[in-house]
Amino acid sequence: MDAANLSWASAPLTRIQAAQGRKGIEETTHLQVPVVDLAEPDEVAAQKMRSACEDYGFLYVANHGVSQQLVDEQFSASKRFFAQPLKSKLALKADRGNRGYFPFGTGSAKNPFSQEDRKEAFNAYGFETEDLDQPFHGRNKWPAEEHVPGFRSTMERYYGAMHSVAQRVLRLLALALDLPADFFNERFSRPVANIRAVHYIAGQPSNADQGIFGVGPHTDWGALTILATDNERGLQICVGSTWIDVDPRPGMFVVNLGDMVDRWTNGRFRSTLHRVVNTSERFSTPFFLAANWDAELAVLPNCQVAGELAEVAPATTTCGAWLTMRRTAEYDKKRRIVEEESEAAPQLPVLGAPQIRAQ
Ligand SMILES: O=C(O)CCC(=O)C(=O)O
Ligand SMILES: [Fe+2]
Repeated sequence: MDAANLSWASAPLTRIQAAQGRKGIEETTHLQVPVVDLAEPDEVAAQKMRSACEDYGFLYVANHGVSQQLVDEQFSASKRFFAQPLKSKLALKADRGNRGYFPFGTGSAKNPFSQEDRKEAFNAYGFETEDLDQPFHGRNKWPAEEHVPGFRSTMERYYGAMHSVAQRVLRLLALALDLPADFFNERFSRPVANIRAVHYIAGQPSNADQGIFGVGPHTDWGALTILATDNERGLQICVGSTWIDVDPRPGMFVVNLGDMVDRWTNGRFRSTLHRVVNTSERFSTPFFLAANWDAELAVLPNCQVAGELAEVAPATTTCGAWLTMRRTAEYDKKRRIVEEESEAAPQLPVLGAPQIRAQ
């Protein structure tokens, strides 16, 4: 891994560090992220998508076509999964493939500036391979049907529904960037995509002052995330110098952009820092969509600024290399990154510098 790649890998951490050091960052406001109605004509929806992506990197989607019944069935399946004895869940413990069960308090914290995330989770991907050595590859780890009846089939149906919503969002994203509507089809033909059922455990509330979160401040690694939550609040996003609540809205999903879109658009469409500050038990299910493993992450031609090099990113890398780098940097080598950041401190922007883009 060369120096340019490393600096890109640590860029989100630098943003997090800046946010942590910024005075007034804990203040929250009741600004609302915009709603994009997916049933509106392409031009209307794409226009709204464009401003939401430029201003927030987060939006709600309404009229997404997924039945409330399927969303409810999915949450009920998720609750039945987590209600199993710990021993049964540990038999499915996730490994290098990032598939299966992530116990409470084990290495899920997404940045070195907060404690371990206060949650347990289950991951299943939309593709399986015999290759168990590559990160993110391998076979899903489903519980036996007799242990959690209907869990696998419900989650697979839900994955299918999320994948369809994602196709509509990708089409609007392309139009919002003045690109052909099918622009993203090829680079998402074999996506690295997964459902993640998350359980924020009762009796383990967050405490932002102590760096205790359901999920610590982070950006998502992929291209976009479609999030369903139960009725509990907790999700917050960092806009300018403020944390904004993104509360559940009946019949809608939250959609946010990940690092890949930020990269393709040279930061025009944002991968926004967010966190979960939960006060009680909470369930959520994000669907994470990254591009094909070998898709390139070079800045799109119409997002390059003449005479200007892309922010901190290398000229090109691939989706698989990026995911591997983020995983290595943030899960396995957390301490090394902290050391590198502090060694490099004199060259880093001062805390509070506009690493989190202002409104
Ligand atoms: O549970 C939530 O509301 C968001 C979770 C999240 O941001 C993540 O898992 O990346
Ligand atoms: Fe996230």
